[in-house]
This record gives sequence, structure tokens and C-alpha cells, in this order.
Amino acid sequence: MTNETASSVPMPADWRDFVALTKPRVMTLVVFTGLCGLLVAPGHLSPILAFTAILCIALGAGAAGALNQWYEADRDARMKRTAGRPLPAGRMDRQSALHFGVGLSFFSVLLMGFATNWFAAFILAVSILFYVFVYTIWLKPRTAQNIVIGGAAGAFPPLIGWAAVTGDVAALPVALFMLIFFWTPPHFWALALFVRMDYANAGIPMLPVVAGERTTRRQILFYTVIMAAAALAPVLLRLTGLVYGLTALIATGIFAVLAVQVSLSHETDPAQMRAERRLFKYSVLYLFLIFGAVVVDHWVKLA
Ligand code: HEM
Ligand SMILES: CC(C)=CCC/C(C)=C/CC/C(C)=C/COP(=O)(O)OP(=O)(O)O
Repeated sequence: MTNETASSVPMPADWRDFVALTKPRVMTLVVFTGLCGLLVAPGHLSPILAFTAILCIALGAGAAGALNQWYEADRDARMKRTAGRPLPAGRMDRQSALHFGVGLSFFSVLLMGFATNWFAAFILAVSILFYVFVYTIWLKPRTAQNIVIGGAAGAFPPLIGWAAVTGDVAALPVALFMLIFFWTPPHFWALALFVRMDYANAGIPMLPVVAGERTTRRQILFYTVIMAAAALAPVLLRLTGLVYGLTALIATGIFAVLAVQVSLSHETDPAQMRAERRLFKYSVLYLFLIFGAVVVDHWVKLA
């Protein structure tokens, strides 16, 4: 079958393609940060309802990922990293992805509302809408600041997890929101440096494409400093204890060293960008570590 035939007559999609639409690897961290928000919230949610709340965060994030891929099928087709996704690869038609994404959005928000409370459902709906409309449709094709503002969508899960238990927000989940918010630029721009040709080919104005590498490296360092302040804020505000404080200090210190290495590097060949790959990989581990520490810290205080 030629490519042309493949894209005009999609092959029947199987369940694996629907799973791929939900961006499952990114979802792991979304679910983990949501779970941490839920675990440190004061109050009690039965294990079944707690599981349902986390499931709703996962399904909501998956729905957002599907709608992102529905909207971006043409752009994804022009990038090596994303060309194999179900829509650009011709394994699924856009209508199916749209129906799946819209259906899953409603299902996750309504289930969250009925199982926990409507405030948590509201924040879940806001994060889906933010990711699809503000990030994917509005900012991503228009400005290099797309991920700075649009990245907020991915910072909501700890607030949603907390709200599922309390029906409210408080200083700690807001601090965790800020931490993910300022973590997103170094997380993404480290990767954008070594896949910038992909973004250039797809015509997406990511920072390394429009402002160049030097500016991107400086911006990574700038946001790392703000992220470090956000990571230490819960300690200074006495929202967390020693376990979190020590973990945050060490883990953020390592992040800062890697970010400094990226900022000092003059490497221009993406294949040789080892410091950038290291920072990107570590950024994911960092968020797991720091959110894990928030929970352990909470348990230690309870003990
Ligand atoms: C607008 C903000 C963000 C952008 C543009 C972005 C972009 C990316 C990209 C392009 C990848 C490459 C790998 C892939 O396609 O699977 C990636 C990986 C990843 N992102 Fe992000 N990201 C953002 C925010 C977040 C947030 C908020 C989280 C979770 C809290 C997150 C979690 C992850 C994880 C866990 C991976 C690794 C997946 C793997 O194992 O390959 N990202 N990100
Ligand atoms: C709770 C909830 C509804 C959260 C949804 C938001 C969410 C999954 C945020 C993570 C951000 C993310 C995957 C960005 C990928 O950017 P991109 O879409 O530009 O990446 P791509 O180039 O791989 O498509």
C-alpha cells in the first residue's frame, strides 16, 4: 500500500492505537503527581473513590492527549518523533480520534464529579480545555512562549488530587502547581534543543527554532532558578519537613548542575548534545523524586 492510500483510507485501528492516543508515557508522571496531591491532602477518601479519582485524572489526561493528536495530525506527520502516531501513520481516521477524545473528556469529568466532588471535576475540565484550546490550538503554533503558559495544563494534577479529597485548594497543592509550572520550560527546552529540526520542519515556533540555541540555553537556566525557588518554597513556608527539605535540596542541586552544563555548552550538533539529553532525562526522574518526597515527608510527620 502506498503512503497516499495509507493516509486516505485508514487501516482499522486496534486498541493499541487508542492507548497511543492517550500519550501513556507522559501520563505516568501526570498520574503520579495527581496521586501525591491526593495522598497528602487532609481528610479521607475510601480506597475505591481514591482509585476512581486517579483513574479520572489518567482518563482526562488521555482525552487531552487524544484531542491534541486529533488537532495536530498534519503537524505530527512532519516530525520524525511523532510521524508514527496512529493518525499520521494512517492507522486511524481523525473522526475516531475526535469522538474518543470528546467522549473520554466528558466521561472523566462526570465520573470525577459524581465519585468525588464537582470542584475537582471543574479543575480537571479546566486542565483538559487549557491543554487543548490554550496550548495546542492557540499558543503552540503562534509563540515560543507556548509551553511557558500552556504548560500550566500539566501542572494541575496535584491540585486535582488534593481537591478530590478536600473539595478545596490550599497552599501546599498550589506550591506543587508552581513547581511543575516552572519545571516545564527546562524539561521541554532541553529536549527541544536536540529535536529542533523536527519543530523547524513542522513550522512550530519552539524557542530554539525562533530565538536560537544561546537564548534557549539561557532561558533553561533562568527557569531552573525560579523552579529551585519553587521547590524550596514549601520548606520556607513550613508546609513540608526534613525529608522533603533534604530531598529537594539534593535533587534540585543536581538539576541546577545539569542546567548550568547545558547553559555553558556550545554544542550545535543535535547528535552530540549529551548535556541536553541528560537534563531532559533527569527532569522526569526529578519530578518523581520530589513528589515522592512530599508523600514520604507527610507519612513521616503522621507517624
Ligand atoms: C507544555 C508542556 C510540555 C511539553 C511541550 C512536553 C513535551 C514533551 C515531549 C515532546 C516529550 C518527548 C517524549 C514523548 O513524546 O513521549 C516529553 C516527555 C515526557 N514528558 Fe513532557 N512536556 C510538557 C510537560 C510535561 C508535564 C507537565 C509532565 C508531567 C508532569 C510531563 C511528563 C513527561 C514525561 C514523563 C516524559 C517522558 C516520556 C518517556 O518516557 O518518553 N511533561 N515531554
Ligand atoms: C490532567 C490533565 C487533563 C492533564 C493534561 C495535560 C497534559 C497531559 C500535559 C502534559 C503536557 C504535554 C504532554 C505536553 C506535550 O506537548 P505536545 O503536545 O506539544 O507534545 P507532542 O509534540 O509530543 O505532541
